[in-house]
Amino acid sequence: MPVTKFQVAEKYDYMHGFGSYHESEAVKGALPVGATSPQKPAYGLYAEKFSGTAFTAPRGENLQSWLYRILPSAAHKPFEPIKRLSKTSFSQPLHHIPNQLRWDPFNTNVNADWTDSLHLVCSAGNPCMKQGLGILIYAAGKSMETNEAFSSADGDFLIVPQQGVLDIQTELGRLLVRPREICVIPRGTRYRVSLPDGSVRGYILELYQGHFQLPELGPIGSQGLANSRDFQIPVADYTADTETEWHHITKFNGEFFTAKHNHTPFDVVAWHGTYYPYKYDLGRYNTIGTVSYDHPDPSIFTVLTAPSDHQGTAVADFVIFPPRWLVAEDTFRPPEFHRNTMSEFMGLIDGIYDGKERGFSPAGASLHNIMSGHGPDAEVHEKASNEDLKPVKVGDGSMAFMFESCFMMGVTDWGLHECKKVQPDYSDNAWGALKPSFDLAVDRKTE
Ligand SMILES: O=C(O)Cc1cc(O)ccc1O
Ligand SMILES: [Fe+2]
Repeated sequence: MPVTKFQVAEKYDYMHGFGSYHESEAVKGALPVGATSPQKPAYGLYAEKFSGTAFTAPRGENLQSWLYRILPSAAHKPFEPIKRLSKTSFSQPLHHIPNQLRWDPFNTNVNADWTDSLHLVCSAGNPCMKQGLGILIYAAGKSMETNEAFSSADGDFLIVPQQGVLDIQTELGRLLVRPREICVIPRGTRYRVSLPDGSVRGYILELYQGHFQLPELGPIGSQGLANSRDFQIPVADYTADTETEWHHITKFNGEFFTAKHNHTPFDVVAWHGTYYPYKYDLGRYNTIGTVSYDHPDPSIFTVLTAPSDHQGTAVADFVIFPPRWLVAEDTFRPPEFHRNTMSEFMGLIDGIYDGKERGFSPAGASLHNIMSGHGPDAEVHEKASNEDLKPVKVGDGSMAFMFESCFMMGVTDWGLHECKKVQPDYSDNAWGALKPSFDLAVDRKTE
C-alpha cells in the first residue's frame, strides 16, 4: 500500500513536491511580493541568499533560496578549530582494499550528541574539489545542547535512520525523521538534532559533488518509484532569540570548527526557493519488478540519484530493497553473483535481506568495492536454486538499502580498525561452502 507505515501523526506541517519552487512564511506578509531584495524587507527582516549551485547553473539544476531572517548568518565571532580529533577527519589514511567487507552492527553511544557521533567509514574524492562522497555512521544518545547548531560545508547529508527518532530543527523549518524515512539536509544548512525517544543510530551519505535528483523513469512512464509529491519540505518556523549565546559547529573539509553568536540561527521568518531540506517515507516507494522472468538490475529500486558528468553513471545512487512480490518464472530470484564497476555499500534498517541469510544484521553494513566479487551466500544459493517458484512476498518487515557509487571507496582507520566491527571471516562464511556442481564427465564440444 503506497502509504506511510507510521501510525503516529506527523508532528510538523510540510509542503510537498520534490524539486519544486516552494515558499513559506510564518508571519503573513514576511515574504516580499514581486521582488526578492526590497530596500527594507517587511518587519525589519534581513534578506539573505543561500545557494546550492553556481548562480549560472542551468535552470533545471539551479538551487537557490532567499531567507528573510531576524539577523543574517554572517553575524558571528570567528570560527575556532575544535581541538579534539574529529572522527570525520581526512588526516586519517584511507585503505583501498579489494576484499569484500562486512561490519557487525555499529555500537550505539549514549554519551554522544549528533555532532560527536559522526564517524566517517569510507570516502572517495574530497570536499575541497567538490568531488565524490563520504559514508558516515551516526550513533547518538543525547540531544544537541539547547543553544547549539551544526552544519557541514562539505556536502549534502542524506540521512538514513536505523534506530530512533530525529527531531531536526533547521533554518528553513522542522523535520521529524524516523526509521524507514530518510531526509536530505543540503550543504551549509544549520540545524539542531534532538532525540525525543532516546538513542539514535543510522547511516549518512555525504555528497561532496552535485545534488540528488529523482531518477529518469524512461519507459516506466510518468509515475512510479519515488513520486515527487511524496517528498516533504518543512515550512518556515522561527524563534526570536537575540539575547542568548549560541554555538555553531561546522564541518569544513572533515574538521570541526565552532563559532559563537548572540542570536539563534533559527530565526528565518520566511523563505522561498529551490534549495531546502526534505524528507521521504520509504513506505511510499512504488516498487517495480519483473512479472515474467529474470532478475532485473537493482537500479529499478533507485530512490534518489546524484549524477556524474557521464550520463547514466552516478556519483551516488540511493537504492532500497523494500517488501515486494517475487513472481519470476524459471528464474534464480535472489541477486546474482556479480562483479561491478560501481562500488556498493549496503546497510540494513530492519529484518533480513533476501540475498544474505546470516551475518548481515540491522545496523551492520557491507562494502563490495569496485570489481569485488559477491552475491548470494551459499545457503541462499542452494535454497533459491531448488525452491518451488510460487509467487512469494519477500522483505516483509525488512528494509535494506545500498549506496552505490562509480568511485572506488577507501575505508578509514575508524571503519577498518577502531570500530572493531569488521567481520574477519565474511567471505569464507558467505561463499566458502559453494561447491562445483559442474559435471566433469560432460562431453566437450568438438568441431
Ligand atoms: O549486492 C547486492 O546484494 C545488491 C544487488 C542486488 C541485486 O538484486 C543485484 C545486484 C546487486 O548488486
Ligand atoms: Fe551487489
